[in-house]
Amino acid sequence: MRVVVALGGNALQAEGASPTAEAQLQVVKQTAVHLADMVEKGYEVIIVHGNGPQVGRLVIQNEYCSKITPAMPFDVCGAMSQGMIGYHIQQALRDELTKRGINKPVASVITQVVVNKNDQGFKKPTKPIGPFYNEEEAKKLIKEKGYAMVEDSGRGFRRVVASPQPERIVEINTIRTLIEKGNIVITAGGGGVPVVEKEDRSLEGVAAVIDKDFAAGKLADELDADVLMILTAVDKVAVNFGKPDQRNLSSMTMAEAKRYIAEGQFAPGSMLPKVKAALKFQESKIGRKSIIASLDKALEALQGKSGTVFVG
Ligand SMILES: Nc1ncnc2c1ncn2[C@@H]1O[C@H](COP(=O)(O)OP(=O)(O)O)[C@@H](O)[C@H]1O
Ligand SMILES: NC(=O)OP(=O)(O)O
Repeated sequence: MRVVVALGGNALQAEGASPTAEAQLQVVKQTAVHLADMVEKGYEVIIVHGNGPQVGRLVIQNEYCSKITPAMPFDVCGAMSQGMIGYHIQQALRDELTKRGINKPVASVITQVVVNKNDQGFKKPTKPIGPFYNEEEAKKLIKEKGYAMVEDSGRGFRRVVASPQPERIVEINTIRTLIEKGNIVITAGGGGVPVVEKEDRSLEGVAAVIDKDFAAGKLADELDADVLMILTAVDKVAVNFGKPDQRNLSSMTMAEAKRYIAEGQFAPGSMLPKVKAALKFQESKIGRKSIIASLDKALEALQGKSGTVFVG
C-alpha cells in the first residue's frame, strides 16, 4: 500500500526547545522510529515535511550578510531548508532501518513546485514562518524590515509570507523512478520550492512558502497513492476545538468536512489546510483514503485504530 506521509512541525522540532541542529536531529530520530514502523509493516512510504520555522530562520541568517557572504534569496533558503531537513531525515531513517536489519535506500529530492504568478496567495501573506516574537518586537520588525506579522494561535507573533497553491511538481518523474527502484523518497519538503514558469518555459524561484499539506495532497494524487496521511501533534481532528464541548472525530464524511469548513471549525494556517487537503484527495478517486493523525500513533492510524479517517 502506497502512503504519502506529511510530517508536521512536531516531527522536526520539540516545542520550546532551542532550534539547534542537534535538537532537530534528536526529534527527527524519534520521527524515524514511527516511519520505520510503517516501512517494517510493508507500507510504501513517501515523505513530505514542513519547513515554516526552518526557512524563516534561514532567511534571518541570510540577513546577516556581507560582501563576501552575500544573502541568499528566499527561494534559495527554501531549497536549503529541504536539504537540511532531508539530510536529517535521510540519516535518521537509514540508521533506524539498518538497526532493524532493513536495507532500503532513503533519498531526498530537492523539489520545485510550479505556482501561478496570479495566485490569490500572493495578494495577502498568510503562511507563518520563523520564530515567535512578542508584540513589541513584532511592531519593530514591521517598521524596520517591512515584514507582515500576525498573531499565531495565541503563541505569539510571526512573520507571514505568501502561500500560493501547488500546481505542478517539476521532479515528479524522477520521484516516480526512485520509488519504483525501491527508494524511500523524501520530497516536496516545505511544500516544494515555489517556481513560476515563464513564457520560454524556464523556471524562476519566487519568495513564498507553499503549504506542505496541499503539496502532499498533490503528490499523493500524482503518485496515485492509496493513502494521504497528515501527521501532526493531535490524535484527531476536533469540532469546537479548545472549547468545553470539544468533540474529537474518529471519522468524517466528505459532506461533514465541507459543513465544518463552512462553519469555521478549523483554524486557518493550522488545521484548515490539512482538512482541505485531505478532503480533496479523498474526493479525487474512489478507494483513496485520507487520514489526519498524531505522529506517535501513525501506524495505529493506518490500521484504523487512531486518527480521523475521511470516509464516504
Ligand atoms: N479543529 C481542530 N482540531 C484539532 N486541532 C486543531 C483544530 N484547530 C486547530 N488545531 C490545532 O492545529 C494544530 C495543527 O496545526 P499546526 O501545528 O500548524 O500543524 P503542523 O503539525 O503541520 O505544524 C494542532 O496541533 C492543534 O493544536
Ligand atoms: N511549508 C509548510 O507548510 O511548513 P509548515 O508545515 O512548517 O508550516
